[in-house]
Amino acid sequence: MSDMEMPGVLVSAFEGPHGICEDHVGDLQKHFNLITMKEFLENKTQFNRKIQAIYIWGGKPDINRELLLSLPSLKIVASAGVGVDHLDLPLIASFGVKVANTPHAVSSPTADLGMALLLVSARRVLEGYQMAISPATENFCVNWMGHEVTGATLGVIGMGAIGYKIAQRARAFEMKILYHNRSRRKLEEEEAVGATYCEKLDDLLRQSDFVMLAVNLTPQTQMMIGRRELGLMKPTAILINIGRGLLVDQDALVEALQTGIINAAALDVTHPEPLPRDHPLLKLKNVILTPHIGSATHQARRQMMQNLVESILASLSGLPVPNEVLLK
Ligand SMILES: O=CC(=O)O
Repeated sequence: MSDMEMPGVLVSAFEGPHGICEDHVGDLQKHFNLITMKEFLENKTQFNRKIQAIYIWGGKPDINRELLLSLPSLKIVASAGVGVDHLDLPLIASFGVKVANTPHAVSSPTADLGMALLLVSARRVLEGYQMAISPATENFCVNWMGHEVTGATLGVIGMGAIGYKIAQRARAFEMKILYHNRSRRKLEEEEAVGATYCEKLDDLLRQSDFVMLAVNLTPQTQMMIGRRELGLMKPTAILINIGRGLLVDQDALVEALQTGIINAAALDVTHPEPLPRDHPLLKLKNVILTPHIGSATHQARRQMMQNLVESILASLSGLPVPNEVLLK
């Protein structure tokens, strides 16, 4: 971090030596003078004029007015992943600062994970694993069953890039696909995956054997699945969430899972993350949890890093910024 000619990039990330993938550090340092949040907070005056970009790699950094006021050279906030619900976009834009994310890198691995959660929960793979390794072989049960995926109805909520890739994958499982989205996809796109548009969310909820949440978190989608919506789902249905924990009223979900309103849930995202260790979702047998790993593949993480570098370099050169997030 010695070359002060290079643009300063404030790294906001999870804990760790750099808080970012260690094998990305060398690549990033070819372009930038990396400044960790800890270094910045310990010596703001040394760094504040040098910082031209913020590189967000996980967590929910508070990019607030005070921070923005303290960084007069800031040009861009480059955030790994697709969701930008952790950023106050109008506030950042009011400082003339751009925002970029990495939607393309995450869509395939997140869709893969969605299908993995669907299959694992439908076929009760984790319970099967526990049975297989149980010391008590008398617990092996021939009449122990899951639900068939082939031919079942999948309701995809959110038909952006991730939702569409889920539909592509589900088609290979001969699933009947319904989707609900702010806007309807083109007819040829629907036909290519065999998806039927449900203008009313309630219709999708009533008909689906699996409901997959692949929608962005916005004020409009927050808590979109509450007690009423869970009540519309089939008692045999499985809810899969690969979007954001706050899409779902978690207390209502716990109740629905405990009382048989729905059959099971498979959640890559919760609120908060991680859940407190005594949270009821951790104790339910009909729940599968993963720790927000939709984009956690070597390939996606490398592509995310490269995309962020491209966006930062473009913004510093005054060029159009790839993957710029525009205010709606
Ligand atoms: O959660 C992951 C993402 O927003 O890409």
